Amino acid sequence: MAAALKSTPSFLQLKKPETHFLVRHKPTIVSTRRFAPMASLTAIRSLGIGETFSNLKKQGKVALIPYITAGDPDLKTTAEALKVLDACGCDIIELGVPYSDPLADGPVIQAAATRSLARGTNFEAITSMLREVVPQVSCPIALFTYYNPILKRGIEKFMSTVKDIGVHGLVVPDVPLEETGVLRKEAVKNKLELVLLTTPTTPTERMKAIVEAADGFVYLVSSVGVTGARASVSDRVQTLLRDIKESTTKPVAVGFGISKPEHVKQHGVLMVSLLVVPW
Ligand SMILES: O=P(O)(O)OC[C@@H](O)[C@@H](O)c1c[nH]c2ccccc12
Repeated sequence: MAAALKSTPSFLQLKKPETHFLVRHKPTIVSTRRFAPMASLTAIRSLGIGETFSNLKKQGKVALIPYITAGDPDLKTTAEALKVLDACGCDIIELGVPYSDPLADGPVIQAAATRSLARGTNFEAITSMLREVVPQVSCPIALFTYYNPILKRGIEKFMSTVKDIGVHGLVVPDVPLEETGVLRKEAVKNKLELVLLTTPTTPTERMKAIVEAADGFVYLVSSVGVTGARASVSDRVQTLLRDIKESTTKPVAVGFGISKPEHVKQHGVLMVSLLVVPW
């Protein structure tokens, strides 16, 4: 991970420590940074996730990777939010598929998923939205989903659908390493980068196997527990990062509770959750 930090985009405003960053832009920006002027809205497959990290590393920058839940408050706003995040300088966007039993999520993302599902958001509607929006954004999108929605559709069908809409990668937090083989096979077939997660309680040998199998980047979960802002991020992250770095040259991003600039200064890595507030 590169040492220098990208400046925090001005649209990220910290509200309260226990809440998430808010997007306060009127969501109408459609411009892109890396493909201007845009000739047409036909699908331009932007750089992949791993490639994006390599580019940033060359520039001495770290990646800003926001997470938002699809369909909260509605898919129209999600579509606009994706364009705004892209235009404002995010490097990769993690888009969450709402799920009824989000076991790794804390109250904020749980509530976002509940609101989204209550509005009738489903996978088909998310894919239709993405089909239209992905060609308009230049940064890669990693789709975050629990394993069950993938199994429900069938791994092969799910992967080919996701690839067809131009998504670049997948984050599946509840798939155990032992079961990633089949997912990975289909992901590779569809040129999708399967990000794998390691946590503070992962034994070293297992961490090494996870790191070895991970694609795009290695997701280091900063702390035990569920997602959500915390006052501080554990000092153990430094040691965990060092251990991972000793095992791989793959990019590493830290997530869970990264909600303040100090967290980033502390660890030089950045994955944040955003709550999208409609204008
Ligand atoms: O504490 P936060 O900032 O909400 O961090 C998780 C978030 O960035 C995203 O990666 C995420 C949302 N839900 C998850 C569940 C498991 C792992 C990761 C996630």
